[in-house]
Amino acid sequence: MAVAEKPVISISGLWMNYSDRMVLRGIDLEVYPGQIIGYIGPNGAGKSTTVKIMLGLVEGYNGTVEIFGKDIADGDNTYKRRIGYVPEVAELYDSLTAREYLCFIGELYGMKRSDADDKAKRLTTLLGLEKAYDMRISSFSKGMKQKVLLISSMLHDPDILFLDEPLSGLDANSVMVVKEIFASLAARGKTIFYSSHIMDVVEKISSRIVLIAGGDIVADGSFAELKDQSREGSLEEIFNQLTGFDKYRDIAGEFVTIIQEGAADE
Ligand SMILES: Nc1ncnc2c1ncn2[C@@H]1O[C@H](COP(=O)(O)OP(=O)(O)OP(=O)(O)O)[C@@H](O)[C@H]1O
Repeated sequence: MAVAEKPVISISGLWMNYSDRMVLRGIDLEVYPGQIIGYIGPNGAGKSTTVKIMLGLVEGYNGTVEIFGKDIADGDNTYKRRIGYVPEVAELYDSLTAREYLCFIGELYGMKRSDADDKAKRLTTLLGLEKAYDMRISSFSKGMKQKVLLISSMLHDPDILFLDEPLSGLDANSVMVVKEIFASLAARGKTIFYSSHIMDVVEKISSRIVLIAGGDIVADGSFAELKDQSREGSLEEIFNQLTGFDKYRDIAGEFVTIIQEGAADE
């Protein structure tokens, strides 16, 4: 990392609570151009909350969040034109065709409709959706919808991409293509900030892994660095160790016992 390089994301002292529940307890994080950040943590740890704060979708936090060097609380929303987002739960307009949806999103990002259409058509073709381009999204499979979402997040060539489970529903071949796209974008100085629960993917594609638990960052580094620190072999094991989780066998055993209770009486 060049010394003079400025962070594209700078979070300091970020606290967030929902009524009586404190979710984030003073997160500090600087992210630099070209990094692929795997943002991981247990269910309910606050990953989506952190991302939604950066996107300006959640208010009421304490602390400072700067994107491209500007405090997002200043009210200047122009930074949103330079970011792309794939949410955890997709809100696709099912009654639109892929063409209509992608042109609509392109226009929201300030693109000319004809440019958005041309780019979207070529990108969908590359991901194997050429025949589906003029079909309604309601008829798409989960993986096809995910491809449309991925394209919609990148159509305007954003500088930061935020993604929640980006490879969800994709077949093995598409996973390889998308992983390669991320690596190539990062090599061009784009920043990828994504959440996933699939540890072997996070292990392979992240240049930096940030783990939150209990409202704070409990690990931050490359996979090799985390591995050295924890002496564990896989990211799954490091995750279990750092989140203090060693009861999976007990829980699974008890779960199966309960399932069998009624059946045993019959
Ligand atoms: N709008 C909301 N109102 C109240 N509580 C919320 C709201 N959104 C999130 N929370 C709570 O904040 C906590 C963090 O949620 P968040 O969705 O950020 O977790 P996450 O790390 O993304 O989880 P997951 O891995 O399950 O997607 C959870 O306890 C959740 O119930």
